[in-house]
Amino acid sequence: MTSFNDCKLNFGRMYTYDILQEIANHLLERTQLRPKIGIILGTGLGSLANQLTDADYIDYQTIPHFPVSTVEGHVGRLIFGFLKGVPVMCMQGRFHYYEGYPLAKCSMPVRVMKLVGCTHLIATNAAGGLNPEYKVGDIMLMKDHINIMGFAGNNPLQGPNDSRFGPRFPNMVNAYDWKLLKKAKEIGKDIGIENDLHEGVYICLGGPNFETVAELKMLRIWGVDAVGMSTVHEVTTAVHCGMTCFAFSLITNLCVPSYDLEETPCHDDIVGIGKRRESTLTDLVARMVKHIHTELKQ
Ligand SMILES: O=P(O)(O)O[C@H]1O[C@H](CO)[C@@H](O)[C@H]1O
Ligand code: HPA
Repeated sequence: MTSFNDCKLNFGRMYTYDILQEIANHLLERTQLRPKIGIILGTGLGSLANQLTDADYIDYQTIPHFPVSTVEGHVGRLIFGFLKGVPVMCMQGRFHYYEGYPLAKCSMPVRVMKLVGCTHLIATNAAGGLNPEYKVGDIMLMKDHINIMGFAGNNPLQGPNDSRFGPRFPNMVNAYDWKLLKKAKEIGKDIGIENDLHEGVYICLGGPNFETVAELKMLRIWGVDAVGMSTVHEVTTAVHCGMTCFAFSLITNLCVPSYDLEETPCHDDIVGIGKRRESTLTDLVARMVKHIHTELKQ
């Protein structure tokens, strides 16, 4: 009988270098653009893609070997286009573990980005603010993460290692590029959001349920500032294949470790906060993209 673990590893093995190269070649035939920056848009943040110009839209279901997005707030297409004049490759919709996809499948598009030629990843997400100083609508620049699923033996890099992507034992100490983090803080000041901007630690839980009070209390002790269900496996995969990463969370709800709450997190509200903060987030991402583009030219 096949065990759950066998299944998981087989999914990991399914995306061999050759298969991923086939996906990348397919995409390169469908667009003239050759972006260096890949962007993943989180829940409710997909409208940032509306700012892309001269874009090629590629639905996930038309890409060989690609899964489909099943979560509301995740459109499910790749967009190659220009963000304020800079070519980017944008995932309008990501894959989550709770959708039933193994982590290697969730983060597979990051390797495709790499094979398409991207050197940088910008990952965004909606997250619950656990740090008591955070407000709904704030932005937390990710300075680090806790890979709790990895602790429990569930990691997108599990299975045979293909050294064409990266080493067997990658280092995660500087997973989030500190120079980009510094730049984002400067941009935050320039666009007048410094009071809504934090840097902190994100944790990805398996979901799809939101957390219990006891879990939130535990996460606070661990030094977690924001709680979500994505990004960590994407960044782990990106760092493994040598990409430079920048990521942030939009704080869409507060994670208050109390049983006496009037409001509890709800997906519709989370999507709504993303829409409300669209212009600020677009501005931040566009300026980061411009900065990376300028750096790459030097
Ligand atoms: O991480 P993203 O995709 O932004 O989405 C976050 O929002 C959803 C919960 O409302 C979960 O999928 C969580 O991970
Ligand atoms: N918990 C987990 N994931 C989330 C949350 C949350 O409170 N908000 C948005 N994604």
